[in-house]
Amino acid sequence: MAREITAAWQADELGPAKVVFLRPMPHMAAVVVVDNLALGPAMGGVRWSPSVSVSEVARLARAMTLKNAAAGLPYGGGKSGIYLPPCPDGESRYPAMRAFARAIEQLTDYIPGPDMGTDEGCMAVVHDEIGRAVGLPSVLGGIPLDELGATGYGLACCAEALAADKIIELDGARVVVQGFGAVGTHAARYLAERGARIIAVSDIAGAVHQDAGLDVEALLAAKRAGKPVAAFPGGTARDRDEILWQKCDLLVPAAGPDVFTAGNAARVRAKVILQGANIPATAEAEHIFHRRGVLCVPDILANAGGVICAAVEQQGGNRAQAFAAIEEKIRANTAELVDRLDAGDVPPREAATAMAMSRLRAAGGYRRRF
Ligand SMILES: NC(=O)c1ccc[n+]([C@@H]2O[C@H](COP(=O)([O-])OP(=O)(O)OC[C@H]3O[C@@H](n4cnc5c(N)ncnc54)[C@H](O)[C@@H]3O)[C@@H](O)[C@H]2O)c1
Repeated sequence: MAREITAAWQADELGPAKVVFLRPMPHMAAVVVVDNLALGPAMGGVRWSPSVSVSEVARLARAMTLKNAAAGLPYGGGKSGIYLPPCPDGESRYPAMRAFARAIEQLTDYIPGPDMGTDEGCMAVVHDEIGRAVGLPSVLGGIPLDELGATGYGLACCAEALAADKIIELDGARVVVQGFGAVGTHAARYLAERGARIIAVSDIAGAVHQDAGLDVEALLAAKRAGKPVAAFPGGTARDRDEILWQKCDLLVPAAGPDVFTAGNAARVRAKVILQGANIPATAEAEHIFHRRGVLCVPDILANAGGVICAAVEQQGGNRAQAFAAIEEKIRANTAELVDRLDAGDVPPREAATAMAMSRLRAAGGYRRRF
């Protein structure tokens, strides 16, 4: 890991403020990146994966700095990674999560939340240990953002704002969703509720396609019964990554990072990409999309629903307030992005980053340390 720090990324004017390596238990390594604290304590998820790297955590922490700023939240950006094999059974993760919580107890400027491989239950045990975590189960006063689909709802609000600006027609829009977890399932559900046709969906094991539109509720029921999407009888099974190159109006990557690269971005035949996942495309891929006229709404705007929900929870708000805040902030930010793109030939990432940076600089002006 140490070798990668010097090789893969460098500090810049924004951060990181801290990179902390932890060994919470024997055979368990973790890293926390507190990227920037100009707006407040760093809020960001805990990613549990055997393949997460320090540079990935650092890039995700930066994405959180920009995302929280773009959403107008009083939080800085951070992220953490736990290097362990996947642990599918919820409660069997809890001893490791408790050890992780104790290891970050003194890192009081980092507020953990759920991310890939962790969930509300994991955050409940972290909160039990150190009194600090967001994305808690409702029984503890939390707003269960994954269960309710806060991020998927935000993606649908983003699509609605694009439809209001006549960039897409949502009614009958052909939608492809990569990844059918907390983000992908709810994105599919909320988009289908708005008249879109979900024509293809994938999970780690495969994909399913149905040109007339998949029955999303039936697909969700099959998922709840433990079935992979490729086994869904209401469509045709496809190779997992084949659906990424499917012609469609909206493509929602909602799985891992760096799916789209310089090597494959030209194969995408979507009109619009909504980044449900964090950093699903490399910078080169995003430039290719821009050159080809594919509008790619960056993660820091499109998938902010989860952290907006977490922020409302942290401030004692309820579910209705969280969903109202998601709708208001994501629709306004999407409209501002479109205005900025109309005003000049800048790539969407640049425009979205400029929106976040203006808020970060304004906040930094009030802080002694920035
Ligand atoms: N949960 C949130 O609220 C939230 C908020 C913002 C961003 N994100 C980002 O969204 C992404 C997904 O998060 P999640 O919470 O839905 O995770 P999750 O673990 O609930 O679901 C991930 C899904 O992706 C599938 N998957 C994994 N690799 C795949 C591949 N190569 N091809 C197709 N499917 C694949 C898995 O089978 C699973 O269905 C991550 O990048 C995460 O950082 C999540």
